[in-house]
Amino acid sequence: MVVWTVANQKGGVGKTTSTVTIGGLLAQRGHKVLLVDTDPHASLTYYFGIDSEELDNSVFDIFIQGKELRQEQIFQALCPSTIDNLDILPATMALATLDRRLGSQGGMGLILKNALNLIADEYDYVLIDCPPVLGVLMVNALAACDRILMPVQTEALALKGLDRMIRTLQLMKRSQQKDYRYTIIPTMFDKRTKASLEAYKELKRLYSELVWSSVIPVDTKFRDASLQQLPPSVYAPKSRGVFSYNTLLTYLIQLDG
Ligand SMILES: Nc1ncnc2c1ncn2[C@@H]1O[C@H](COP(=O)(O)OP(=O)(O)OP(=O)(O)O)[C@@H](O)[C@H]1O
Repeated sequence: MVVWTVANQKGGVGKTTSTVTIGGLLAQRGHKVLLVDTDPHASLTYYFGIDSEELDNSVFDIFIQGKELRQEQIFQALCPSTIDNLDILPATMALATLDRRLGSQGGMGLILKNALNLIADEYDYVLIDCPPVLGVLMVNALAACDRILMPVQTEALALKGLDRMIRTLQLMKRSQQKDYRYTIIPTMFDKRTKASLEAYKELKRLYSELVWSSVIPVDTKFRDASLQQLPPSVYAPKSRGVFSYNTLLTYLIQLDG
């Protein structure tokens, strides 16, 4: 099982879109895929038409169970999506209270990693959609993954958010003793604008080979797909945005298997 966490401390950069699109593509390639929503805003959960306020079990219960967690409790929280091979571990707003509840307890950073280990035989790939805030949830999502996928909107302000995220990883590397591997994904690239071109050049200058060598273009089909509650790869398989994510996915599989 390969685990990828999609993270950036800036909001609106394409985290949920990347999670859903890559997840959809993997499922369509025949892999068993789990998408985990760790954002209290539950955007990924709502993306698939799951009403997070109606849920009896969710990621929240997994964190509350902590060390006592059993495999069947995870199965109870899983929701199938409308797509074959694609399941969702949904979020609820209660996740926003976790920092207060768990913040000071030892070992709380490995709850999600341990939970995924319990279901490692069930899935080929797990993608974790992270909140844009550094807290218990992000620490867990980072600890659980083999690679961090960092979508960055190709505009000047977004690069500042990336800088914050990378400094966070450097701090965590020391406290968690984990060498995080990450790939920066330039998103919402608009080749007609100077802002996009400049931002891409700056990304390459600052982070060189850590930046994926291509870009995800601006594509209105992503918004349309979310309105239809379908992964873009299902809603608009021939769109240029999906084409780019497919190329990215092939590259990531080469890196991590
Ligand atoms: N390549 C793209 N082209 C056009 N629109 C896009 C693209 N990627 C994402 N979007 C749109 O931008 C908006 C923000 O994207 P998304 O929700 O994926 O960001 P996010 O980083 O998950 O945000 P948050 O931190 O608030 O959860 C959405 O409306 C989405 O449809």
